[in-house]
Amino acid sequence: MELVEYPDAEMMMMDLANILASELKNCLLVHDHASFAVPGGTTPGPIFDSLCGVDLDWSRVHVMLTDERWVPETSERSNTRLLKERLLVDRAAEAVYVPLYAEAETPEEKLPELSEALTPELPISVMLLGMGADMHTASIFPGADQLEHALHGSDRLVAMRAPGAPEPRITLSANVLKSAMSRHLVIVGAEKRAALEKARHLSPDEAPVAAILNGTTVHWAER
Ligand SMILES: O=C(O)[C@H](O)[C@@H](O)[C@H](O)[C@H](O)COP(=O)(O)O
Repeated sequence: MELVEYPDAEMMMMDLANILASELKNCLLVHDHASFAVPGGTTPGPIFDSLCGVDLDWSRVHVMLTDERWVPETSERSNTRLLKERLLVDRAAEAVYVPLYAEAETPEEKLPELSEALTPELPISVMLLGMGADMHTASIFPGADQLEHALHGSDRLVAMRAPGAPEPRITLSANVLKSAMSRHLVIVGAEKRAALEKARHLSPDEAPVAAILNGTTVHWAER
């Protein structure tokens, strides 16, 4: 794991947007398309705001979430909504969106079709992840009902419920996250930094983020 510390979060978000954009551009030099996976939650919005205006061939970028909360797009908690409002706008409106949500009561009902649609996107070219203070990443939560499956199974996509998550989740498995060609994790604040340090000494079963730290660049700013 490589840790990059920034003087402030605003600078970090702009730098990260540039890093991600140049990785996508490099990927497009040698491949037909680049797959780009990003988290939801409260942290990545400013990165999306910078990235969406970048001049690159967005029509060849396939954008997906690392995980989704099983709520309709009209919900404030929908990561799909965040993506559509903050990333898939401006120049990035040309990007191809690969959904991780479809209308249904439970994620299990849509798992086969959503998983199938991921086939041409793997391995992920460029990936950004977030992390919770409880050491979850994507929606691989400590104590989740499908934790073992998400960490050690061969499925690409896993539906799960966890004490720390108010609604059912769907998440890329650790297997898929680890196979991404380029991996970045973005965290803000002292609490998450302490959680990261703790996770480095724990097993993924206790600290799911530990599963992806090897080979990942972590970007951190205190505030
Ligand atoms: O849907 C989600 O919640 C995310 O994709 C999740 O993995 C997120 O990255 C972390 O929970 C951090 O969330 P914050 O950025 O809101 O702290």
